[in-house]
Amino acid sequence: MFAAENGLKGDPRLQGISEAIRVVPHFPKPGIMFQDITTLLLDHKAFKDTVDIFVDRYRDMDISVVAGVEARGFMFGPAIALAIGAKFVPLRKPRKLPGEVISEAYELEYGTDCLEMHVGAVEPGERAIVIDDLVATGGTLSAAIRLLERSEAEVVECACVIGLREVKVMACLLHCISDSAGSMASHFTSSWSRARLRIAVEYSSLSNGYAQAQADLAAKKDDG
Ligand SMILES: O=P(O)(O)OC[C@H]1O[C@H](OP(=O)(O)OP(=O)(O)O)[C@H](O)[C@@H]1O
Ligand SMILES: Nc1ncnc2[nH]cnc12
Repeated sequence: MFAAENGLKGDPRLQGISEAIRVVPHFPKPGIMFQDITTLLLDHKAFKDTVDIFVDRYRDMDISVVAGVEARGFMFGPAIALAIGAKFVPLRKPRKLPGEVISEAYELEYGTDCLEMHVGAVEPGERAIVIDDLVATGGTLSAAIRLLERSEAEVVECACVIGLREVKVMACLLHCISDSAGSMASHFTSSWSRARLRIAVEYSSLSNGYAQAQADLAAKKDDG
């Protein structure tokens, strides 16, 4: 599921990628350690290494659809799609796509949202991957999977640059309530999620301030 378990352990590219991701504490609200991939995009080597890791993985897997999640999946998905000879399908936030769409709502670490996909963008039987910058609770990826599966595509794998540690916790927690959790959670409680979630960097912030930010937050709570 994580880098150490999906063949990337020891990959010399990972440290540079991890170091290029900035952590912004308390954005967009207190307690959120925001993983900012815009600094990764400024670093040509780290950006290319990130794309290459996924291209290496998917180039010979007969993938014809790379579905990217708005907004940050759009920054990695097209480069991967071009390199592996697949089409890019944008999964967009509500009311952005002009044609007929199907929609899926989901919950976020901070709020709720909805993803939409154009009807006809994907043909039944196509093999797809979903790309995003980060997985936290897995709600966004679950909505993306549901959109593709409603169009009868086969979702081979989801790929993210960053996996927050919470995703492991969520998988464990949701496993206990999977019968009542509904479809949003079900993909991330199943063996599917463990086998088919590829993450380059487990938690980018180990080297760039997460511990300090957590300590700041704890101190603030003690004061207040
Ligand atoms: O695993 P989850 O808990 O679902 O969270 C992950 C999602 O959250 C972020 O996007 P966000 O919804 O903040 O949208 P944005 O990229 O448009 O800012 C991130 O880019 C993922 O898409
Ligand atoms: N901590 C985080 N950083 C960046 N994007 C996110 N999306 C959900 N949680 C996030």
